[in-house]
Amino acid sequence: MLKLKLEENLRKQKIERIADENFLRGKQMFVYPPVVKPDQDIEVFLNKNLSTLRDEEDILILGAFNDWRWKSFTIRLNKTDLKDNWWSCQLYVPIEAYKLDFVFFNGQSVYDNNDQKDFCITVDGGMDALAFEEFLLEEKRKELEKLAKEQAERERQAEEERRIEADKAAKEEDRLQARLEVERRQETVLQLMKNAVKSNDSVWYIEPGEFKGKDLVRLYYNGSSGPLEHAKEIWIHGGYNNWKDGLSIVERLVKSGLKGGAWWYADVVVPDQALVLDWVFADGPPQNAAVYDNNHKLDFHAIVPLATPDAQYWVEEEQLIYQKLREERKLREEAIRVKAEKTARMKAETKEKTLKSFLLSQKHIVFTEPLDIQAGSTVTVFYNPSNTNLNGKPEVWFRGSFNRWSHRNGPFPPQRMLPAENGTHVKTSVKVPLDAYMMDFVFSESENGGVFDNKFGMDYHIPVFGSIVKEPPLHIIHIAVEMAPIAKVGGLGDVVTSLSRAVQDLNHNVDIILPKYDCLNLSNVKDFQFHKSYFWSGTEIKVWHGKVEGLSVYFLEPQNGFFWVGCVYGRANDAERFGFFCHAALEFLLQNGFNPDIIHCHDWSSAPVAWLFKEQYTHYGLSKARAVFTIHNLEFGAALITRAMAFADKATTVSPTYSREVAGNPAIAPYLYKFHGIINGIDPDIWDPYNDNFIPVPYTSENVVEGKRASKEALQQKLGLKTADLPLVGVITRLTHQKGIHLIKHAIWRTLERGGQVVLLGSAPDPRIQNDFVHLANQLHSSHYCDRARLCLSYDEPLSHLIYAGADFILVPSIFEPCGLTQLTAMRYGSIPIVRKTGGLYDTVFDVDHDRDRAQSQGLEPNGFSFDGADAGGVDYALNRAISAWYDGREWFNTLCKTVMEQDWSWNRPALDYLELYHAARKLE
Ligand SMILES: Nc1ncnc2c1ncn2[C@@H]1O[C@H](COP(=O)(O)OP(=O)(O)O[C@H]2O[C@H](CO)[C@@H](O)[C@H](O)[C@H]2O)[C@@H](O)[C@H]1O
Repeated sequence: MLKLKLEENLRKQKIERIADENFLRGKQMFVYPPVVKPDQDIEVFLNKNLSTLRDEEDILILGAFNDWRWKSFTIRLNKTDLKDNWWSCQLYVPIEAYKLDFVFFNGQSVYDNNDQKDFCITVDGGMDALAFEEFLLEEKRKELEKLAKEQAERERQAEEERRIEADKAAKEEDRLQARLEVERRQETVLQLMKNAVKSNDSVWYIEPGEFKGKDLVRLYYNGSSGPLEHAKEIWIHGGYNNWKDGLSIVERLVKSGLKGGAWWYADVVVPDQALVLDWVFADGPPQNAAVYDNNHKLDFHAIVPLATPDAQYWVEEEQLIYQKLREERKLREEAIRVKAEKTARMKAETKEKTLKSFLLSQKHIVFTEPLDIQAGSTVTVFYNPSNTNLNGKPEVWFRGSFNRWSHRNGPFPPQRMLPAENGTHVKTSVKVPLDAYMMDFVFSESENGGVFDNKFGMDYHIPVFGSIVKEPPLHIIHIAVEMAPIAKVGGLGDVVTSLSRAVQDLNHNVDIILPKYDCLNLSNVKDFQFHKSYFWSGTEIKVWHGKVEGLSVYFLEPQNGFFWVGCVYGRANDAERFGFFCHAALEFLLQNGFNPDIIHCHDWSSAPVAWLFKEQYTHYGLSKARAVFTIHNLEFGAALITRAMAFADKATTVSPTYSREVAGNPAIAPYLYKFHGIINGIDPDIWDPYNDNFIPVPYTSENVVEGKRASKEALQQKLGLKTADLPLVGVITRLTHQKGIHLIKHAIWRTLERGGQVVLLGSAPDPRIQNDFVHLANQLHSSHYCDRARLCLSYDEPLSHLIYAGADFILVPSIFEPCGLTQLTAMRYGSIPIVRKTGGLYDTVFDVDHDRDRAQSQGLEPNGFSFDGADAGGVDYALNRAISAWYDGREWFNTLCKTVMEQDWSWNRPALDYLELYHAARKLE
């Protein structure tokens, strides 16, 4: 007690001394204790006489910590008993504080803010500003985590409510169905009872004549009255109440010796609840009888004379039916749920595996440890200059930042990289902040720069997981004339849809602008509705909006009838029609205040977008946007493509090899600096043998053999081919020169010679080629090959699914192929591609005999058969090896099917490349 008092006095004396000193020096404020530490109570003193608040009645302190960012406070000061009019208040300094900032005021609008500088006191021995920054981020992360949990809980509850509602509706539906079913049964039994008799004297009778449920009766049958006249044995197969429980009475009859030996009998217990007995006679027990007497297909029915029709019976019956329906529904829903979960899991696993292998695939140049970068962690970056333009430089400097160079801390200071233990790479470590979603970096030869390795202008970017900040979405608008499945002519339509879906899946915003053809398949458009009308070039253009495969699509319908011609392509004025569409689309964007980051156009048909945009629209609104142009096929519209190449900010084609093949083309050569080959992917949901309504048995790589066998049989049956286990070669293609028509024809004959089956699905825009194939089809279908060859010369999406699944091989002998999607789809369905080594076919198919190393360098196993040359010998070389492999090593072949199914040819990887390209385009002036 005494000690406390002493301490209190000591404190008082110290404060008095400090107050005096301050007053003498004219300083109006001090704190006690003078050295402020975190997690401590302090007292703040203000001398009213020295303050601008000298005439005010009330004095309050208004402050916060750490540059006004942490725990603000307002506290009233009280007059102390110190001399010279000192006022004070107590204040707690939190543990996170490195600085205290405050002003005084009168509770209203008169302030003492230290001559506008605010008061500021440093807190000693705690966090520094940087550590506090980290702390704040960590707090935000916790907050987000909490919010995410709450959100998940809300969603769970909503889902639960939805489930309860759905369950209620399902129960009602089942109840109704049970009632209808029981009414139907009641009706039939009543009808049977009405018609049933006690006996049919010359054929059968029952003793005793009066009986009821549970009684033992003897049923007599005149064996010579019907088809069992010569039977050695006679059996009764019976049930009750119109076979309600199926077969429930089975007895062997014995000869009675009565009436000349024609009569047989069996003792039967009448089932409880039976109103009517139903039966037939046969010459053996069930499953072992050949001859039946089923009363001319009506069966025999006998009334149960003493049965008391019980109202309760039908009530119970209805309940039983209801329970059965519920049970069936539960099983069905459970199966759907399990399947959906498995689908989602497989998809996520594939995605993760692909990202990992992508990160590892750059290992000879750059990689990180750990491979998955987590926000808030420290990573080591390894770099091998001997594989880049920094080869031989004495030093390598690492320069980088986060969030596509937009991080609040700016780029970090260049770091000199040090030799790594592995002897090839140099390394450095980087602290990744909690608010980073992407790590960006380049390498240079010296601290000040000099020669850079910036990945050919794209910079290196590695995604960071667990960031508390989300990547801001890009807005991408595709202007295109094809879109699967509503207006698909070829692969371009597939790519517009599937690339958009993949980019949207990465949390970006995508819209598509498409002509509103009169031949659109509108059944695949959800929420289709009129959006608005606008005028351009003297024409009214109606705009419709709807969702296709989850994508937002605007349909333009110019009232000049340009797209009321029953087809996508094939009119003499196609270029004029699509040119009009491109211009109208840009006008639509402008008039409606769209401000996209990227406008993406495709092939000659929407090529005009590139120059119309650059010449006419970048200056009026739309200035943020960059134009990206993708070539799916250089064969058509060379002039338009050349012009678009000149104007586009970035251009791509659909595989690296094709990009090299066309590099010398005059349309491309001048623009190689902005031209990139990015391989196409396929949509893993649209093409998914585990969830495909067009094939009989769902399958994954685990049951590929069983799944494909079922599909092959279904395909053979559907097309009237011999149902047999033969090697089946499928071809799915537009029949044009590009696709190697002479090679396809040759391969058909060769496959048949080798005992295989061939299914071709294709249609030719050129009537001469179509006729040629009709002729070939007639020839084949009327030859001895008719049960092994089928040419379907039409466009048929459902059939294409069954062929991808049912074929062993998919043949793609294209003369040139920018990418090719059919070989990718084939692999998704476990079919082995046989391809000509060109364009994207070369990039995606690795020959089992020749390309092991090339495959391995991409982290893949070989996956098919390929050939050079464009003659019969070439195709034979690949086809013969493929068919022989099938005949000679089914085990090996089945493993190959499994391998190709497990390869990821979706957009998981290429969509990232497109995003890099979009970002690179945005960086351009
Ligand atoms: N008769 C028929 N019935 C049903 N479906 C049929 C069919 N004929 C073809 N298909 C389907 O149409 C698509 C064709 O795609 P491709 O990539 O093979 O060729 P296409 O030459 O049209 O595309 C161009 O653009 C794409 C996309 O960039 C490039 O991959 C390609 O190399 C380039 O020539 C596939 O989805 C296929 O299943």
